[in-house]
Amino acid sequence: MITEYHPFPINKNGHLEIGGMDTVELAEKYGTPLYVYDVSMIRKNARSFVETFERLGVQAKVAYASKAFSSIAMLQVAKQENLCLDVVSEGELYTALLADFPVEKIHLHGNNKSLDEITMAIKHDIGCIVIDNFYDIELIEQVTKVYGKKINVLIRVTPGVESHTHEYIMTGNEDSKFGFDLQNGQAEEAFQKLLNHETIHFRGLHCHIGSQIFETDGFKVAVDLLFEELGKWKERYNYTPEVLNLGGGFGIRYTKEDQPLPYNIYVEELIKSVRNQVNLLNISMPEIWIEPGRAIVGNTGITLYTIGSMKNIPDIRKYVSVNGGMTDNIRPALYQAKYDAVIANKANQPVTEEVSIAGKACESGDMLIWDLSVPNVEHGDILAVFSTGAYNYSMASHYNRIPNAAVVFVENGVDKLVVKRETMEDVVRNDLSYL
Ligand SMILES: Cc1ncc(COP(=O)(O)O)c(C=O)c1O
Ligand SMILES: N[C@@H](CCCC[NH3+])C(=O)O
Repeated sequence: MITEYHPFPINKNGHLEIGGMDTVELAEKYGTPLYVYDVSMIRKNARSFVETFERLGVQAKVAYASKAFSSIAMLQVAKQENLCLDVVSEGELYTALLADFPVEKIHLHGNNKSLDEITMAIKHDIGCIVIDNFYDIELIEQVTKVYGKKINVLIRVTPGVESHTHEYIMTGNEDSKFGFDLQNGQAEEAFQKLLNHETIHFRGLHCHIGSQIFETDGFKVAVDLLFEELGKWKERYNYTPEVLNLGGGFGIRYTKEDQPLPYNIYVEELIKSVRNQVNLLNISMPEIWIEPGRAIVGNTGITLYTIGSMKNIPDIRKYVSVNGGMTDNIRPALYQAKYDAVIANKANQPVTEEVSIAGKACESGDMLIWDLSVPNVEHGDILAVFSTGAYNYSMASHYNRIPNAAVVFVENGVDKLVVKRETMEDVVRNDLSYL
C-alpha cells in the first residue's frame, strides 16, 4: 500500500495503482488533470451504511447526497446500490432523471428552491421534498394545486447544535441560513401549517448538523433536541413521526491527522440514540434516513496532475506547479483543507525533499498542498492527490478559462471515461459576439 492512510497499491513498475489500473498509464491515455474513481470502493462505502441498518433491523433509507459528485455514471452506480438520492437543484435533478434514477427515491433539498425546481420535482412525482422555509410551503401548495398532485415532505429543522467542523460547513447551528429553528417556535409553526394538509403529506423531520464530522456526540445531541420537540408535538397534537432524516456529514480521511470513525459506528450510534428516545416517548420507531455524500465518494477518488514549472526560493520553499489547482479542487482555497499526495510514477522511491504544490490559476491562494515530502521531482512527473472524490469535480470552476477535467471510473482492472474533458469549444460555448 502507498501509505497506511490511503489504500492504493504500488505495482511492479513502482507506479501507483487504483482499481487494478496503473495511474501513470491512465494519465497517458486520458491526459491530466484527471479525476479517477475506484467504483468498487464506492460500492463498499455505500454497502457499509446500508448493511448496518439491515443488520440492526431498522427501516432506513440511505440517500447519496449527489452534491458531493453528480454525474450520470455516478448516479447509475448509486442506483445499482439501491441508494436513494438527495438533489439540491434542477441540474442535480435533471442528471438523476437522465441516469434513470427511480423518481420515488429522489429527495429535493435547498434553502431557495425556485418555482421551476419545485414544479419539476412535483411533475416527476419525486419521493420527497425537504421543506426548508415558509416560502417553500407557499410554492409547494401552489404547484400541487395547479397539477392536482400530492407530495411527501419532511421539514428541515436547525436544532441549535454546533458541530465540530469548519464554520463554512456547519449547518445545524441556530444562526444558519438552513431550516426552521426549533428553539424560536418556527419549526412548530411550519408543522401546524402542514398537519392534515390537503396536498402536502408531512412525513417527519430532517436535520443536518454539518459536514466532515469525526465524532458522534453532535448527532446524539441533535437527536435529543429533535425528540424534545417531538415530545411536545405528541402531547399537543398526538403526533408521531413516520420518518427522521438525520442528514449526512460523516467524516473521511484526507491526511494522517484525520481519524474518521468506521461508518457502521455512526449508524449504530444514531440508531441507539433514536431507540433510546423512542422508548422514552413510548412511540413506534420511525424510519431513519441518512444522506452521506463525502463518505460515499470522498476517499474513492484521486486526481492525477502533470508537474510543470518549479521555483526554488533558497531557505524558504520550493514551489512545484501542476496543470490544475483551484479550478478542479477549490477546497484548500475555500476551507484551508489539507490533502496528501504522491508522485505516481515514483511511488516506491524514498522521499528526498519537501515541496509545496501550486495550482496554475492566477491567485496566490491557489495552493493545493503545503510542505509535501516527495522523491526528487522532475518536470513531467505525475502527481496523484488522494481523497478528491467529493466536492472537487462538483465544485469545479472555469477561472482563467481553464476547461474542466475528465472523469474516469475504474473497477476490477477496467477503465471507462464517464465525463469527457472540456475542450476550448466548451469553454466559449455560450459566448456570443458583440460585433
Ligand atoms: C442537507 C445535507 N444533506 C447531506 C449533506 C452531505 O454532507 P456530507 O457530504 O458531509 O455527507 C449536506 C452537505 O453538507 C447537506 O447540506
Ligand atoms: N462542499 C463542502 C461541504 C458542504 C457540504 C454541503 N452542505 C466541502 O467540500 O467540504
